[in-house]
Amino acid sequence: MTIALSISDVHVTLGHNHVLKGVSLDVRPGEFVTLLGASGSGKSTLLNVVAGLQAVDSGQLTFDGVDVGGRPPQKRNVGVVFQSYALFPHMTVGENVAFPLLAARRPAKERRAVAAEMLALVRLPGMADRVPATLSGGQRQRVALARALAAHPGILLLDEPMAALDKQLREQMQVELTRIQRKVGITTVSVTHDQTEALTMSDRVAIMRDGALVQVDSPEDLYRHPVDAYVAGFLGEANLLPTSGGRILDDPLGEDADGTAVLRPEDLELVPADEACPAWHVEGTIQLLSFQGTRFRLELLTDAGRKVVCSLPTSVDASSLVVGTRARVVCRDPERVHVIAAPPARPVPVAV
Ligand SMILES: Nc1ncnc2c1ncn2[C@@H]1O[C@H](COP(=O)(O)OP(=O)(O)OP(=O)(O)O)[C@@H](O)[C@H]1O
Repeated sequence: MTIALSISDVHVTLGHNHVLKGVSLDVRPGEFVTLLGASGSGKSTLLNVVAGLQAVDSGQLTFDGVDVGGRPPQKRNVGVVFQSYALFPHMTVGENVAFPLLAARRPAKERRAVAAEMLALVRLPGMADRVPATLSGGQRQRVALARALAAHPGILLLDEPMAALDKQLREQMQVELTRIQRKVGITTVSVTHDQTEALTMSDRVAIMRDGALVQVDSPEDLYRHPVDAYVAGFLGEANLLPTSGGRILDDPLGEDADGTAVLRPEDLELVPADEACPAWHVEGTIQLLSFQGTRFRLELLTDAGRKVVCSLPTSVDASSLVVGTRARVVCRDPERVHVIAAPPARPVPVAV
């Protein structure tokens, strides 16, 4: 299998912090991989290592099989887009886009042609003579992307490129960026805090925690088969319940538990109290029922003090779902129940 980017056992220490602890990741040509993790997990540091902006203590980095560890950023053939856009205010949009070619001493005619081509790609044709101050945030972000792509880099790096945009614009830009990335077919590594962004745009998502990669998988595999409770809770909402011998064991200490069932709220449905107990069921007292337009959100508190969240269709008869009364929910499709081998944490007492 060809590998466009290979990161192998990279360690980075900053001050007294061991920020990257042996990170390894292979990215295929044309693949879009997103680094997703909590603040401080090391995402930007890893991106900076690839860009050549951060030296490593040890480890190896190759682009298309060639070791680039010793190369400065300008010799790595990467395009980078930062959250802050970092456009040059005194230059026109066209000059900004063509800047990598100016730095490479390409002739003016070629620079103008590439700027026009890239601005057409990001759907800003005819904007070459404007200055950045006259553009909206979303337009500036497109210019930054056009500039990153102008020198036809081998790898595109995106560091929270949409964090400064409002929600609606961010969603538009996610679609737009995916379109451009697919069209250009460029290998891309992106960093984000935003789960939806990671799930929508990526071929694979790499979950980072405390300087290490916990799981790297397709968005669907991460959602359906998280390796541990951290990943399960990080991507979307998950009910984590102790299991014993293939059923839920709602015991406060979980001492006899042999694993954790990950049950997604949308996979649970109500089950009548008189129905024989299906395997993956759980019972509790209703804490909340809220109408959310297309779904009801139902929250139960189990006898052991665990919160269970269910997302129910609005076709359910909600009249019986009264706060303080009992309800039973089940996941009828065993394929939808993912069991992690380790038992969950003990429940934190919830004020009722
Ligand atoms: N110059 C430095 N000296 C010491 N520690 C540093 C330095 N720069 C970063 N760190 C630490 O390295 C860790 C990783 O930082 P990094 O910016 O890579 O995380 P991140 O996952 O990108 O976070 P965020 O999402 O907040 O940008 C953090 O704990 C940070 O405090």
